[in-house]
Amino acid sequence: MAEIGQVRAPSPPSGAPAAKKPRLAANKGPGPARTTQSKSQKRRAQYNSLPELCSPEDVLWREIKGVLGEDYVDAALADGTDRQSPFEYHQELELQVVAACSTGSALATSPESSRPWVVVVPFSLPGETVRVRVYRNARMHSFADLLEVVVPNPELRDDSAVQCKYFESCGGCQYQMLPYEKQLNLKRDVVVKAYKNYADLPETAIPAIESTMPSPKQYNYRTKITPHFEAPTKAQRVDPKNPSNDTDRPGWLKIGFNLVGTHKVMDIEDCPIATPIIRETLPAVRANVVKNLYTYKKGVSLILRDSLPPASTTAAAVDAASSEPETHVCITDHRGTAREKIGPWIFEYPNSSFFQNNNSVLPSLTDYVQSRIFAPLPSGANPTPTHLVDAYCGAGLFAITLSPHFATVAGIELSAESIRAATNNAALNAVPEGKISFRAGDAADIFRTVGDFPPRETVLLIDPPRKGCDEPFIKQLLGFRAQTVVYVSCNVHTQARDVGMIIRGSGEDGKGRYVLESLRGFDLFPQTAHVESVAVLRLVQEAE
Ligand SMILES: C[S@@+](CC[C@H](N)C(=O)[O-])C[C@H]1O[C@@H](n2cnc3c(N)ncnc32)[C@H](O)[C@@H]1O
Repeated sequence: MAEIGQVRAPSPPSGAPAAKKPRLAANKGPGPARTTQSKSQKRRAQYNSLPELCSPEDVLWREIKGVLGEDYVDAALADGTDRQSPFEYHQELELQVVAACSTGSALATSPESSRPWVVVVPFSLPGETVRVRVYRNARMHSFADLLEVVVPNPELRDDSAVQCKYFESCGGCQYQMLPYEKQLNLKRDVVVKAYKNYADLPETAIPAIESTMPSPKQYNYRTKITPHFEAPTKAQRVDPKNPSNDTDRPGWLKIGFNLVGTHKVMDIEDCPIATPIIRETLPAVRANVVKNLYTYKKGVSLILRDSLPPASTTAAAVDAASSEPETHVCITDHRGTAREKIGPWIFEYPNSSFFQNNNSVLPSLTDYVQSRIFAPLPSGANPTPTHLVDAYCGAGLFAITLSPHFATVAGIELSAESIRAATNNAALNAVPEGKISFRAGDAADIFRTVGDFPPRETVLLIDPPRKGCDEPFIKQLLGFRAQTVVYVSCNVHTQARDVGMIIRGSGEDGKGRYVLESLRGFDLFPQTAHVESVAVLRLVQEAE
């Protein structure tokens, strides 16, 4: 068995001359540098190494291997032809789209190519013929801009569904041309592929993956956007055409999101996936940037957050949140406080700290987690859970919404200001005193403080950032042995990796092993390729 945190090296190339294998470094992730390298040596090492495990490049790479075939790719890696693109920079091609990729782009191949090679194309769908222009060549694949959908796939594409004038330029959305049901199906496939590529578990250990939970709102749902802009350069500051009192937006100023496939900002005046109050407020925020443009010394990331109106007291907050119809405001001050209602619950949190960005789907998410925790088990042998540990708890979303179902709840979170918000939210929602406790710290520290929780009656809920859990956390999780582990994740690839480690790491000491009981994607970001994933693991005692 691989040790926790150990990454398996790629399988050896079949039929490859052994002498050429060391050309590639295994994708073990960032480790301590063994020797001092010059910049160019580092660049070369980076060029030759495989992408870091679970990085977006690695997700793409594994799906490219899926299209080309593992043996073919391994042979090319071994004989050094993996960088020999059959295509020139700026070459125009007509291609067949063969697969959707978890990154949101599509994978295409050319029937006329001199050798099998993948071209990564945005905004196109499996079964389509597309005309593209190559802009970069990489290992066994090229990147291209979409010029035209020559033959659309009528079973998937509906261009009349597109609601944003920036679609196909802005890097924010990938799937507006795809009817919603089909978006949900694609996201289910992302979960399937993630567990196939990263869990390192036998097929029998992966349960049937449920259909993706839809978002009630498919546009106007995003409760936070962060458009950004670059500060004027020296030359722009002295440009007589842009005097500092200019109230018109200079042509060079772009306030918005990144152009697809680049780090360049494109100007965005409206964002139809954002909530109505954010869309209404955006023009004023943009005008304010123009007015104060020459005071900015650095680029700025703005924030627009949908919120219930501020309230001066707890009672006023509860009253305001229960008033119908709700009025909303947009909080643009990074140091402000945002408030929102999720079902009957009210949450307040600092504007610049983490909170989920699609309020409409959160009741389905928390209800689902509750229903899975308390689902009757086939054996009926397990006691009903009484204790909840919410690791990576943020402002207390899961700890508080699930608190009525537990006797004792403990939450931990790195951000001290989120913990202050979580403590305040427990009071705001009248969680009985003494039932819930929050502490600021690294998630792994929680196991030191819940030593008196009975593991067989404890649920451990984890919702880490995109990079997933670290080795010390997983080691302690395995030592603690909560009866149920609910793993909520915004990155299904690191989730699959961690779930694989948990399952393989359990069962070695005869104290029971974890089984993956259920797996379901949630659509927190309609129109985009993003999928949130909820995995439920249950500890099965060997005697059962
Ligand atoms: C995806 S958010 C989830 C928050 C919360 N569960 C929610 O749904 O609102 C991940 C949270 O983990 C916190 N975090 C990041 N690294 C951490 C660590 N090593 N230990 C504890 N919390 C951490 C972040 O500050 C962030 O609030």
